[in-house]
Amino acid sequence: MKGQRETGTEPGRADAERAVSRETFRRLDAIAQLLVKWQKTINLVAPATLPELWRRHVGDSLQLVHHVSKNPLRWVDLGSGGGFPGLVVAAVLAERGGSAVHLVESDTRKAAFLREAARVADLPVTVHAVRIEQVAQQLAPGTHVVSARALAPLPKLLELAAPFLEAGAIGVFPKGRDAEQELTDARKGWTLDFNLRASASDPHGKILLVRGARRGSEASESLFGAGGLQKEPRASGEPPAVDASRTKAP
Ligand SMILES: C[S@@+](CC[C@H](N)C(=O)[O-])C[C@H]1O[C@@H](n2cnc3c(N)ncnc32)[C@H](O)[C@@H]1O
Repeated sequence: MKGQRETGTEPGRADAERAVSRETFRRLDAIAQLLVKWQKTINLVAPATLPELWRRHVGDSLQLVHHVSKNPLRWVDLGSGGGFPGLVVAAVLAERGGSAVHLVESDTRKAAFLREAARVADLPVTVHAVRIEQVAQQLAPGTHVVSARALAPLPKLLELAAPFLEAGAIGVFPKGRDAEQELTDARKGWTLDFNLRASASDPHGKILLVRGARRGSEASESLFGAGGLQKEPRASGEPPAVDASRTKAP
C-alpha cells in the first residue's frame, strides 16, 4: 500500500477491493500504479482527477460490467485514452475467461500505455492504435458490447459506434449531466432502443444502454415500452442486466 499512500489515490480503492475478487483487484491495482507512473509524462486522465483515480475512473468503469449479463465474447472500447473503461472491463473479464477486449485509441502514446498496462496486468486485450473509423467495419461483426466514455456527444458517438450497433452489439455509454439533452438531439437522427440508468459513481451521471439503433427519427412506442427509459436506479442498486449473448460470434 506504500505506492497508494504516496500517490494519494485512495478514495474509492476500498470499494473496488470489496467489489471484485482478489485476483481482479490485483490487476486493477497494477493498472492504477502504472497509470500514476505514466501520468508524469502523458496526460492519461485529467490531472485534477488523479487524486481520485479509483473513484472517478476505476469505480466509474467497474460498474459498467454489471449492466451486461452474459460473458461477452468480444467487448470493444472506443477512444480508450488512459484505459477507461476498457482496461477495467478487461481486468474483470480476464478472470471469467473466454472474452477478448479490443481498445481503439488513435493517440500512439496512450496506445503504448494501454499495451503496457495489458502486459503488466495480464489482460485479454488487443490495442488498435488507429482511428475508430479505420477499424470499425472490420471489428464490428461478432462484437457483443461496444463502450465509449467521454468520447463525443451522443449524435457523434452514434456515428462512430454505428457499425457495431448495426451489427447487433449493445452500446454501453457512460454519460454526464447532459445525457437527456444528448438523447433528445440524437433521436432527431436515430431511432433508438435504449435504457438510461443512474450512475453508481456519479450523482449526476447516467449509463446509457443502447440495444438497437437505426438511422431515421421515426418515433416508436417501443422506446418507452418494456425496457424503455428508466431514469432511476432499482431499489436494490443492482440494475437488471442486458443480455450480451444475443449477438453471435462469427
Ligand atoms: C476525452 S478522452 C477519453 C478517454 C477515456 N475513454 C476516458 O474516459 O478517460 C477521448 C479519447 O478518445 C480518443 N479519440 C478521439 N477520437 C478518436 C477516433 N476517431 N479514433 C480513435 N481514438 C479517438 C482520443 O485520443 C482520446 O484519448
